[in-house]
Order: sequence, then structure tokens, then C-alpha cells
Amino acid sequence: MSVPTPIIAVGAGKGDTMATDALLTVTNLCKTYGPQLGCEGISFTMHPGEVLGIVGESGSGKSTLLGCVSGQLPATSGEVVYRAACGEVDMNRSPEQLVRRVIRTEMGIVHQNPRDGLRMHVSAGGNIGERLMANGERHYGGIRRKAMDWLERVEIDADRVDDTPAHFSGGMQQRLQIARNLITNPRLIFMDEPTSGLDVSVQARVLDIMRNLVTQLSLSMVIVTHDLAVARLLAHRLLVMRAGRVVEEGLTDQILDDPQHPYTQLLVSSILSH
Ligand SMILES: Nc1ncnc2c1ncn2[C@@H]1O[C@H](COP(=O)(O)OP(=O)(O)OP(=O)(O)O)[C@@H](O)[C@H]1O
Repeated sequence: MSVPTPIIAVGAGKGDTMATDALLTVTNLCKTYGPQLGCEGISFTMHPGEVLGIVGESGSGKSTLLGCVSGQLPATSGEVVYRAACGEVDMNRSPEQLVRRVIRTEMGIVHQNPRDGLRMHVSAGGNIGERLMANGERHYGGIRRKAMDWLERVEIDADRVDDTPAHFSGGMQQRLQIARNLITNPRLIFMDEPTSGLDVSVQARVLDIMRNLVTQLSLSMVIVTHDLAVARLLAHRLLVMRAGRVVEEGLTDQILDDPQHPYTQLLVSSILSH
């Protein structure tokens, strides 16, 4: 059985070069909801260009951890430090205005349910353009051109720019959410089960687009998934969570091909037996 390491360097994976400066450093993070434990004792370091997968069964604390590191949930204790262009930002203790600005300009969040990440009755172009405007762009023609360009990058016809997401399929909504998040050139993207509500064939297309964009844009990403195939496809390294704690961590291929912790072995074998 492997002993969970207190600090994990999410470093070399799938051909990426190891950067010397951490982008995100999480130290002894704990989140409780009243008496209910969300997650505890979580520590890791993430470097630019890396994709970290968080896997585990339902209720193991994946979304709680993602919420805390992405500034959506206040941690109960511990530290989440992000190295922003302007310097280090403590996601819990730095001034709220600074944290909000860093989230808006350097991070993106793709929600499991597109309804949480899109404005369903605003046009696709408006959904994408809104992010640019929030970051100071004012030229309407330029914003529309960029929105159309991004629609095509996520394989949505540019002539759907004036349609609302309420008229899009689930896969299109998810791709629109990705475009909305990436148009501002974020450095770090958080994704919570981005393909879990989609049919298998639609999932494959969304995953393929995500994988290409992550590589093209040298994005760093934290992705929560219960689907080990998604983790295998996208993540360089994995954290395996159970009951709020990390029970195993390491390179994705290593963990999936040679799991050490009995819980990870069970998780991997339950997928293989299907
Ligand atoms: N708002 C909340 N209030 C109380 N308890 C919560 C809340 N959100 C999560 N929890 C609890 O925290 C623990 C971790 O939940 P979390 O949603 O982070 O797990 P998860 O691994 O993301 O699960 P799933 O895959 O089902 O989304 C669970 O015991 C859950 O019941």
C-alpha cells in the first residue's frame, strides 16, 4: 500500500517540460460543511502546462477540492496559493477584489452542467463576448469576430453566433462553455466532469477538442472526473480520492496500469470488468 505523500510535484508527464516555478501550491487544505467533511489533508503542487486529474467515487471530495482550489468555495483551513502574473495570490486570504480579478483574467471554470456556466438566454456570441468585455474589450466588431472564430475552434458553425445555447445540443453547450472560458487566454482551467452528461460519441468529440486546445494553448488544467478513460486521455498525473483524502497520486499511466492502493486497485478493476 502506498503512503500518500504530503506534497506532490505534478511535474513531468506525457512529454511536457518541467517548469521550475509552481503555478498552484495547495497545502494541507481542509473543507468541512458543518459536521460533514468535504476534504482534508490535501497538499500538491502544480506546474505550468500540466493537467491534473482528480478521480474517485461519488462523495469522495473531488468537487469540494476543485471548488476550494478554484476560489469558488472558501477553505476551512490550509492554503491555496496561485502564482499570478502580478505575484502570488492566496485564494483564501488575499483581498477579494484581487482574487476575483485573477479568476476573471487568468482562470476559467467549465462546469458539469452547462447551465451553471452559460447564460442560456443570451446568444452564443454574447456568451463568449461577455468574457472579453469583462476583461476590458470594447470594440463590438472585434468581439464578434473573435467570438465567431472561437465558435469554429470548438466546431460550432460560426453562423450559429446569434442562437442561444438553449437551442444547442448538450455537446454544443459544453463546447460553447469551453470557448467562453478560453477566449480570454487563461493560464489555468478547472473542469468538473465536463463530459459526464453526454452520449459516448459526443463525449469523444468534446474530449478530442479539449485535448487539442490544451496542447495548442499550453494550458494548465485541473479536471475532476469519475471516468478513468477521461483521466487516461487528458491527465498527466492523478490524485485518487476516497472519503475526502488523497489515497494515491502519481503519473496517470502508472496509477492506472499499476495501482498500489487497494482502493485504486478496486476502482481500476471495476472499470476493467465492465
Ligand atoms: N453543500 C454541502 N453541504 C454539506 N455537505 C456537502 C456539501 N457539498 C458536499 N458535501 C459533502 O462533502 C463530501 C464530498 O462531496 P463532493 O461533492 O465534494 O464529492 P464528489 O467526489 O465530487 O462527489 P460527486 O462525484 O458525486 O460529485 C460528501 O460527503 C458530500 O455529502
